[in-house]
Amino acid sequence: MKVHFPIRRGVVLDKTVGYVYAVDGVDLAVRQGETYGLVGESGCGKSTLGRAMLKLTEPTAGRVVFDGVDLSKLKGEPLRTMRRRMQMVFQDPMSSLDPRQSVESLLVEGMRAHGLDKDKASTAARLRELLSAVGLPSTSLRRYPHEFSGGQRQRIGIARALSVQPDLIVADEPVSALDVSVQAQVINLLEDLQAEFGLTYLVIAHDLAVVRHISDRVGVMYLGGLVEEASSDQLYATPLHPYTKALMSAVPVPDPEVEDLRERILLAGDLPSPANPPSGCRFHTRCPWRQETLCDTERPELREVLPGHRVACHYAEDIRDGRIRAHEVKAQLVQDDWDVSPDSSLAGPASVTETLG
Ligand SMILES: Nc1ncnc2c1ncn2[C@@H]1O[C@H](COP(=O)(O)OP(=O)(O)OP(=O)(O)O)[C@@H](O)[C@H]1O
Repeated sequence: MKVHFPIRRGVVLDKTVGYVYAVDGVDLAVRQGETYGLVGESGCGKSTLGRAMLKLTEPTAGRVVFDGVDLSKLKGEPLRTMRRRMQMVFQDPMSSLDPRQSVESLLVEGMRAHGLDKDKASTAARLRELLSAVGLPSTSLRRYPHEFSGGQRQRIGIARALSVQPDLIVADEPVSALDVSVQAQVINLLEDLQAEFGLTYLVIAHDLAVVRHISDRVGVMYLGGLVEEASSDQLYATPLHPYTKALMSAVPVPDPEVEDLRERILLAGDLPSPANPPSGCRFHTRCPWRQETLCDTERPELREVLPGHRVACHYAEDIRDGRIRAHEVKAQLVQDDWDVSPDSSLAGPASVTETLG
């Protein structure tokens, strides 16, 4: 899958002067019934990939195969049916729900579009079912989005996605706009609904803790590419790609004794622009293990390094087995720039290159 957005200039934006390589060669499979977590820094292409999977964004190259059917070959009714089976839950329910529509109207809209509102009695029963499934009172139907709290609004967003009986839900940062106290409730709700309705999830999040909790498998994206993929347990226990290692090492551990002993890998510089990505391995400009020539000339394939564990690094085994050591760079620790937020998000250092051990 590739999604390149043209950068246009000129008085009527008629000249294409370059491209934003938002998704640049990602190959992944989400298995039926699982939760696949997609993580990475802001701007690495997670949302674009999720939208392209649902055909909300047209890919520049590549294809989406859902249940054995190539979506690019579908048109008309078969495409509408496929679309019904794949729904999205958005980050900010306030901006994804039309404030002028009542909850009833928001929920019926999708059902109507797909001919699922057969008669009044069964529609009313279905609405009651949906509200109960997401834990909202039946009195909610006549109310409007602004009358609800953030967590409740996200429940409406989830009910809306469920209203058309999907098989796959792409949840794009489903809890990051919510108070921490409410996040766990919504995550638990998503898990309960998965068990109840046999749903498959692709959950996009920058928060490693959320992804770890909810995912069976995790994919890590960096600058338009997938750099590592493994089962959640495996990835968190044994991250192999230098970028993933750095992300994991930035998550604070509650035990101060363990925290003191931990290796912290700090990355140099900011995320490069996806309009002008580095040559070779996209991560080489920030990688403490980079090696001459190969890393900056050849883009590594995502390859299976351990069973079910794919890594896009030329030197994954050498780094794992300690044959290549991280570059010793003069300590230049700027603590103020080290913005590891308590929610263990991917906020990173601004200008630090050092491996502390
Ligand atoms: N419609 C668009 N036109 C042009 N550029 C876009 C468009 N949508 C996204 N981009 C760019 O593509 C890159 C990837 O964006 P995307 O939103 O997919 O990243 P993300 O990892 O989901 O980040 P975030 O968590 O901040 O949403 C960014 O540089 C973004 O500015």
